[in-house]
Amino acid sequence: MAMLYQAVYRRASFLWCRLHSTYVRKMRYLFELKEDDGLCRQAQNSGTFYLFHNLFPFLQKVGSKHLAPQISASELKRILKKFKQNKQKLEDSVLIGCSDECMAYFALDLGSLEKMDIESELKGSFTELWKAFFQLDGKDASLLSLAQALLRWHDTHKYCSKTGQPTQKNLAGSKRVCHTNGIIYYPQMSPVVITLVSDGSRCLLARQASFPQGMYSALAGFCDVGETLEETVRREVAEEVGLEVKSMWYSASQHWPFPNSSLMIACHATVWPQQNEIRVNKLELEAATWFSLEEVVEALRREPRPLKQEDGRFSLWLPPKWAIAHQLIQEWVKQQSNMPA
Ligand SMILES: NC(=O)c1ccc[n+]([C@@H]2O[C@H](COP(=O)([O-])OP(=O)(O)OC[C@H]3O[C@@H](n4cnc5c(N)ncnc54)[C@H](O)[C@@H]3O)[C@@H](O)[C@H]2O)c1
Ligand SMILES: [Mg+2]
Repeated sequence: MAMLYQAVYRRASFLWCRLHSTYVRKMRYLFELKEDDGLCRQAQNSGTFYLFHNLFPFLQKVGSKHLAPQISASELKRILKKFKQNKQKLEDSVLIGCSDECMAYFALDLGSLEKMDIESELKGSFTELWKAFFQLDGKDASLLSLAQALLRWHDTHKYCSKTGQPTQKNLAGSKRVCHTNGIIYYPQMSPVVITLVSDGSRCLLARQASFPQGMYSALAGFCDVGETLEETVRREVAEEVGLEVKSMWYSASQHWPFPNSSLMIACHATVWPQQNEIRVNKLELEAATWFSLEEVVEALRREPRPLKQEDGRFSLWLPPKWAIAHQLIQEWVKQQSNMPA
């Protein structure tokens, strides 16, 4: 009876899907995969996989670019067999999206296998995500960000924090359950505000000592418990560069995999031009400086990598195109260019 019901349900879903837009169809399909382990198991057997090794994504280098190859389920089963792994391992994967044709994408960490063996079998390498970020295109970067964040969350939430008992993931990996007391754990994200401060004619960019040489970005900071986004913007700007925000407005948001899983909420802010003297908090930042429109426009044209000048200093360069910091900077340039002289 249950099988008949499932077959009827799938047929109805299929017909329903054909009547709706690609986007709606994809979202409904992903929802079903998260809710229905049986359907998700089927999808795992016909979907494609992004591979990781201890959270390093598998990448192939084509020229100066890095690509994240999608490995078919049949190819993955062949590899697992070759390395004497049970094909059940597919079920350790997490769902990260699907194509327009509703072919599911999964991510799987093969950390239990010998890294170099897989690399030579698949002709590529497991690379630290942040190192590859500047060479990946936006679609690969956002899929790998989501995949790494989800895999990391599962790896660190194997036990219930109340009972200490093991938790079990659903097939799609959208939650974990402690079967002793029924507690459901969902993947977590920390809200972070990222703010591009302007004094009317210049914008404020900062760098942490851990950034690559010459790279500057907008100010970022985690939201504290109990804060509104507006309060976080005001506090972070005051804490990090000693300035008082005059006005602010929301721009956009983006998932970010570092340090764990963050929701970057991007805002523009202004400060009073008469009160724009920066006092850098050296515990948080290495440097923070006002940059003119010309300096920023020139930096946007540069390759996103360290470039040493004749005087030994590094030229200003900015986060990659698809990073929300880059988008804030582009917006500011556009606003400035539209301002009356
Ligand atoms: N996507 C982008 O364009 C972009 C640009 C800049 C920064 N970022 C990201 O923003 C994030 C936050 O920036 P930041 O480091 O300046 O933040 P921050 O100024 O709040 O300082 C970090 C410190 O905050 C504390 N903290 C509070 N809550 C935390 C939590 N939930 N997780 C981790 N640490 C917490 C820790 O002590 C940590 O050392 C970074 O992970 C960075 O990668 C993204
Ligand atoms: Mg900060």
